[in-house]
Amino acid sequence: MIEIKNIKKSFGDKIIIDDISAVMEAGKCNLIIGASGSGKTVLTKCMVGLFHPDSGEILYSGESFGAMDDEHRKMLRQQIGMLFQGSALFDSMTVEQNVMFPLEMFSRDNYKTRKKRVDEVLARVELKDAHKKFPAEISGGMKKRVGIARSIVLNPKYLFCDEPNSGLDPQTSLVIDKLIKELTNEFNTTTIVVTHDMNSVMEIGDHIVYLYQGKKEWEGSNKEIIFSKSDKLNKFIFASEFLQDAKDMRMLEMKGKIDNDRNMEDLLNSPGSLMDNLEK
Ligand SMILES: Nc1ncnc2c1ncn2[C@@H]1O[C@H](COP(=O)(O)OP(=O)(O)OP(=O)(O)O)[C@@H](O)[C@H]1O
Repeated sequence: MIEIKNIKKSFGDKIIIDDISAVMEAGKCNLIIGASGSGKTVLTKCMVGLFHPDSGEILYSGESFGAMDDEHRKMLRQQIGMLFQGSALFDSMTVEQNVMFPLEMFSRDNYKTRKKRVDEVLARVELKDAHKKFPAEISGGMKKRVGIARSIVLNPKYLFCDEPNSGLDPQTSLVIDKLIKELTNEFNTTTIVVTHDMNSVMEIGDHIVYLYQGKKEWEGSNKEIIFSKSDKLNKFIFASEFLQDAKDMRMLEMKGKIDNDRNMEDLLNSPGSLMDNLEK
């Protein structure tokens, strides 16, 4: 679990992150969403130590990132996997060499063990036959899978994914989302996904933090998001008439699910908002 506590960050006199607190839960896909310029990347960079917040704390499993000594911080960094926008593969290396790279940097295992681990993760992302190919020879979706394989090869406790669906068609995006979700559940990873993609929000958003102009405007799950009373959030997620129609359909579908799902009892019993919204 990662706790973000009262993080503030300014550049010059411009406040970019304005007192944000939130929790990124273990074994869950935690999504950070918001319009362009709302501060998603800056907040994420504060979380992984690429920016120093002006105030506030980031706690990894209860330990303050800012207060760690260098050795401890180095160890933590090895538990963080990163899937970069555009996959960021090394063009001159084969798929296998790309995935091997973090092991060569950080692992003391011999070549045979490293190779076995590379084979394992490539099989896990369903790329058994791509070892010797170069990035230029594979599709965008495959590159993403290689990026995912590389980000999980060290078995990270925390996985950061920056716009994992950028540049992918909707069907491939779904496959990638499903893979991220499965890996998160399988290894109890604390996964953080920065995204604009509303499909991802609905498909994998176990926990969603919505930023608006550097502040946290809303936090909740994909089951709750369509019932949000935040006008700012509603404008963001239902930006078109088409999506508004989809929202209405989704609400009906949710109602069916809620009626059939005992786990949703709490939601049904919570102060009127759910039914109020369903009847609108
Ligand atoms: N190094 C920096 N120096 C000065 N300003 C910065 C720096 N990095 C980001 N900013 C500013 O912080 C604000 C938030 O940027 P950020 O990249 O976090 O937005 P974002 O929500 O990730 O947007 P996008 O969805 O377009 O990636 C922007 O106004 C940006 O110009």
